Amino acid sequence: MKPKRILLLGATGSIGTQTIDVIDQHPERFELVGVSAGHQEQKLKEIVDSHPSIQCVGLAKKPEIDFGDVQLFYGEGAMENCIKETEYDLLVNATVGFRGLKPTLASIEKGKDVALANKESLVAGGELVNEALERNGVRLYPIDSEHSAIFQCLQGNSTKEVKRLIITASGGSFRDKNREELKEVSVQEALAHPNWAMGQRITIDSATMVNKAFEVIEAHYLFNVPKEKIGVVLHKQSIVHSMVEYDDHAIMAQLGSADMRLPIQYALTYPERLPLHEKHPLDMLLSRTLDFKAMDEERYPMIKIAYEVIEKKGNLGAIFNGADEEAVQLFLSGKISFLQIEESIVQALLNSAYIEHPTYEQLAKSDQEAREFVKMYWS
Ligand SMILES: NC(=O)C1=CN([C@@H]2O[C@H](COP(=O)(O)OP(=O)(O)OC[C@H]3O[C@@H](n4cnc5c(N)ncnc54)[C@H](OP(=O)(O)O)[C@@H]3O)[C@@H](O)[C@H]2O)C=CC1
Ligand SMILES: CC(=O)[C@@H](O)[C@H](O)COP(=O)(O)O
Ligand SMILES: [Mn+2]
Repeated sequence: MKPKRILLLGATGSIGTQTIDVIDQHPERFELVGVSAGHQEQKLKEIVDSHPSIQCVGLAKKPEIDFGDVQLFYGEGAMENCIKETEYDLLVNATVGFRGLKPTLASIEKGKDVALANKESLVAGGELVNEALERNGVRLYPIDSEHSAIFQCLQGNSTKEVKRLIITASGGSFRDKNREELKEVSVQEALAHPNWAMGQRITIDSATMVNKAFEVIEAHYLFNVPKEKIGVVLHKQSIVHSMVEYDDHAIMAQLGSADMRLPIQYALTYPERLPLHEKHPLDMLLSRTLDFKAMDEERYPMIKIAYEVIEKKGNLGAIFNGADEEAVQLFLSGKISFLQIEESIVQALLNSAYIEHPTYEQLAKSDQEAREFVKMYWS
C-alpha cells in the first residue's frame, strides 16, 4: 500500500505537533509532503529537516532562515498556495481561527479530503463548506475529540436513527467558580485547563464555554443533525468524549484518555484502527468515577448562542467567532477582563448587520467587522 500523502496546516501547534507524532509512528502508512505555520519558523524548520519528504512550506511572513530545497510560500495566501501546488491525499487543517476556512474550502474544491481540527471552518462557514463537499464529492473527517467520539459511535448506524447527540463538556478552568468569582480571574488561571493541554485560544474558549458552543455548531454541520437533537452535558473527567443516543434509547459512548492522538489518528486512518502509542492510555479495569451534570445555561450563557446561530445561520457564526477571536486576544494581552469576552460577543452580535446567504468574501468581511467592533468597543 502506498503511504498516504499528508499536507499539514498549523504544524507547529498543539494539534500539528501531535499529528506529526502520529505520522512518525507509522512511517509505512504516511508521508508528510507539506507543512505550514504562523510565526514559529525555527520550529517549522526542525520539522522540515527531520522530514525529507516535505516539498512545500507555508509561513505567515517571509522567514529569516533558509528553508533549503522546498517550495516556499509566505504571507497572504500561503496555505492556499501549498494546497494548489502540493500533490497530497489528505489535508490536515490544524491552523487556528477564521483563517482556516479558506484552505478548507480550497482543499475541497481541489477534490481532496480534509481531516478537520479547525472548528472555525464550520462555525463561520458551515453552509459553504457543506455545499462545497457535496459539489466535489469530498469527505470531512473530524479531529475535534467530541466529534471524533460521535463519528466513532455512529459507525454502523444511520443518523436517521439518532435521538440525540450528547456532547460532553469539562467545564473548563473555572468550573468550580460562580459568576461573581469570575470577575477577578487572571489570564494564567484561565490558561490552566483541568484536563487538556491545548493552544491558548481554545483553552480560553473552554473556560468561557465558547468552545462548547462552537462544538454544537460543528456537530450540526458535520453530522447534519438538527439543533433540537444536540445536547451538552457537563462531565468533568473528560473520559467520555461524547455520546450518541439512538431512537431505541441505546446510548453509545467513546471513552479514552485526554490525548488528541487517537482522534487525529482515526481521522487519518478511517475506517481502519492502527496501534497507537499514548503516554497514559485509559485503563477501565482500574476503579474510577464518571460524573455527569446537566448544563447550566445561566452559568454558561454562551451555549445559547450556538442554537441561535444554527437557527438563523447566515453570517452569525462568522460574527460569533470573529468577536471571540478578538476578545480572547484582548484578554490574553491584559486589556479586558474574563467576563468582558462574553460581553464582546453579545455586543458584536447585536450590532452587526445580518446577511442571510453570505459568500466567502462576505463572511471574511463580517469576521473583520466583528473584530473591529470589539476593538472599538473597548478602546
Ligand atoms: N489543541 C487541541 O487539543 C484541540 C484543538 N482543536 C482545534 O484545532 C485548531 C488548532 O488548535 P491548537 O493546535 O490548539 O492551536 P495552536 O495555537 O497550538 O496552534 C495553531 C497553529 O496555527 C498556526 N498559525 C497561527 N497564526 C497563523 C497565521 N497567521 N497563519 C498561518 N498559521 C498560523 C500556528 O503557527 P505558529 O505557532 O507557528 O504561529 C500553529 O501552528 C483550532 O481550531 C482548535 O480549536 C480542536 C480540538 C482540540
Ligand atoms: C480536546 C478537545 O477536543 C477540546 O475541544 C476539549 O474538548 C476542550 O474541553 P472542554 O471544552 O470540554 O473543556
Ligand atoms: Mn473538543
